[in-house]
Amino acid sequence: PRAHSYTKYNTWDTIQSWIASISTSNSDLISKQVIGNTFEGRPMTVLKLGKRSSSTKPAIFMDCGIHAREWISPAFCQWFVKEALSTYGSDSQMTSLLNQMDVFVLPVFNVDGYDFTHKSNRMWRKTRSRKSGTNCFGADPNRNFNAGWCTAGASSNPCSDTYCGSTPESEIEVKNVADFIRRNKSIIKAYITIHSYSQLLLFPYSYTYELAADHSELLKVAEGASAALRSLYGTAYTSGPGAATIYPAAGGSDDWAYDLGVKYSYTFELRDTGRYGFLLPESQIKPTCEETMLAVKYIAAYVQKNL
Ligand SMILES: NCCCCC[C@@H](C[SeH])C(=O)O
Ligand SMILES: [Zn+2]
Ligand SMILES: [Zn+2]
Repeated sequence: PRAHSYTKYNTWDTIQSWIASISTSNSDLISKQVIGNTFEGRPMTVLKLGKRSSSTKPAIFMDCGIHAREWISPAFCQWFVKEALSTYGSDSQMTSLLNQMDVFVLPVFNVDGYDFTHKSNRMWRKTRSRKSGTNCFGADPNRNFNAGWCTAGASSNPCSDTYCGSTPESEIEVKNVADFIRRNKSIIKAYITIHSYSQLLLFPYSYTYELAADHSELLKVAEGASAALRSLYGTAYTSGPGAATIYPAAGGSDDWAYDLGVKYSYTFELRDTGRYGFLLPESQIKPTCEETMLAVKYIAAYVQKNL
């Protein structure tokens, strides 16, 4: 596979090789676990970052690449892993975070779709599952979680880009992630899912306009994280509950995690606001990842303080 670069949109083969090498680079700080395979049989590998400990530590779960065409998202997860490993020991906050907590990172959630965008259709969004009765492929994994499933902002038409699937968790990729989070729900204190584009920091709910029980706290943290992000290059984010801030959208991973009991549940929509959209130039990977690190670290620090 082609050489890996943190400032390029790496192909799946290159990312897979990177996962293999980085996960064995520092056995005291990182390990990997395959949580299942995709529809087409590709492995879904979660990287566990954190000072190795015999006792169970509280954790944060972050996924990237749930939507295939949002290439800046997997780029950020790769950047996060590199930053965590390279600044542990020198950055006091990252050192404290990885000593006290674990961070589970799923660099590419929708692996089949991501590979498909490199090889066939750059604008593909969904999974690549096949079902009888239709010639259309895939379901929107961010409409397939069991949270107000298919009640708003989703379609029951298999050819729609927001097809909710035949049942909740019909997509094996969604089931693999939901099973992992359910298995670890007693230790997972925060859920962060990375998308693009629009420059938004969203939190529950999207399946209803009702405010979440923790609305004011979630908003406060989101505003602090957005301010931290803006402090670097002035990139302006809007924070708010999904339904009112972007659009109603049921079946989302953030709403599902929140209702499972993961209080700090956030969806990032990274750069930009439409000039390039999903086709964000590689020249913007570095600044986008640097500013997003500040927001994610802000959230992580808040979670840590409130353990
Ligand atoms: N759970 C829904 C959060 C708000 C919508 C996020 C966007 C990311 Se492309 C979407 O899934 O349409
Ligand atoms: Zn998305
Ligand atoms: Zn988006």
